[in-house]
Amino acid sequence: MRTIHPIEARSMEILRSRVDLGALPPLTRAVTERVIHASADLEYATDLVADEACLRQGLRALRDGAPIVTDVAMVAAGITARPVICSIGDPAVASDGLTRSAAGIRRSYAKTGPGAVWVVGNAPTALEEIIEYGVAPALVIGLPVGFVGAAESKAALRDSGLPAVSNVSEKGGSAVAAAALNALLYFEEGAPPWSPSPTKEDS
Ligand SMILES: C/C1=C2N=C(/C=C3N=C(/C(C)=C4\N[C@@](C)([C@@H]5N=C1[C@](C)(CCC(=O)O)[C@H]5CC(=O)O)[C@@](C)(CC(=O)O)[C@@H]4CCC(=O)O)[C@@](C)(CC(=O)O)[C@@H]\3CCC(=O)O)C(C)(C)[C@@H]/2CCC(=O)O
Repeated sequence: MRTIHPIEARSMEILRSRVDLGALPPLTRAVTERVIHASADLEYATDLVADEACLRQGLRALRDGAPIVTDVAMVAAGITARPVICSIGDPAVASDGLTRSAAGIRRSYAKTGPGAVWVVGNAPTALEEIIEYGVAPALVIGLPVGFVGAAESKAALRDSGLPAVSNVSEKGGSAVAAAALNALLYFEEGAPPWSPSPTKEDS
């Protein structure tokens, strides 16, 4: 069981006093709350596009040991509970006219094959590559940020029919994408997300 710092538990109390997501299904709620927690941005309550069945498929894959792949090292740095593959820094990543982020996707797929959970928090071109390269993902968390191509790449992800979490606006980012993945890694069946850890006084 994960130890929850009192500051994190307090953050959750504040979040829930500002926005009530109790009507959402459990995994959708856990992901949405954790994204809001990481960004202090309540607009994600309506901006995020998640599907409970897709999240359930992603959770099952993670629990079965599916590899986790990220577009950039910043997203990887935010995922501490499991090893992560990120190929952007591999010397063998040749650009071939692609961005390094997109080339890294091809390199990562060569390492993982199908069935991985892909997490994109920075590069729209990486998300486009995931859609077009045919990586057969268990889940794509597609939350790149920016004014050039971010919203469009997320719309393309939704149109692709791949199992996905995305958001509609230009917002996103490495911290937010890592948070969405962490929500799945931390999820406990039947436990309200962010229940404070028992203290010594409780035991
Ligand atoms: C267009 C790019 C954008 N990058 C943004 C924001 C941030 N990027 C940071 C860093 C350190 C990196 N960005 C690269 C991924 C680099 N960024 C790009 C590219 C030029 C193209 C990506 C795309 O359009 O799909 C991309 C270069 C590439 O060849 O892929 C990075 C690889 C650059 C590099 O160092 O070579 C590098 C990531 C390294 C790593 O993690 O391994 C920032 C930290 C820069 C900063 O603000 O100081 C920041 C991180 C934001 C975050 O939350 O992740 C944008 C604004 C997202 C922008 C994409 C869209 C746009 O509107 O321009």
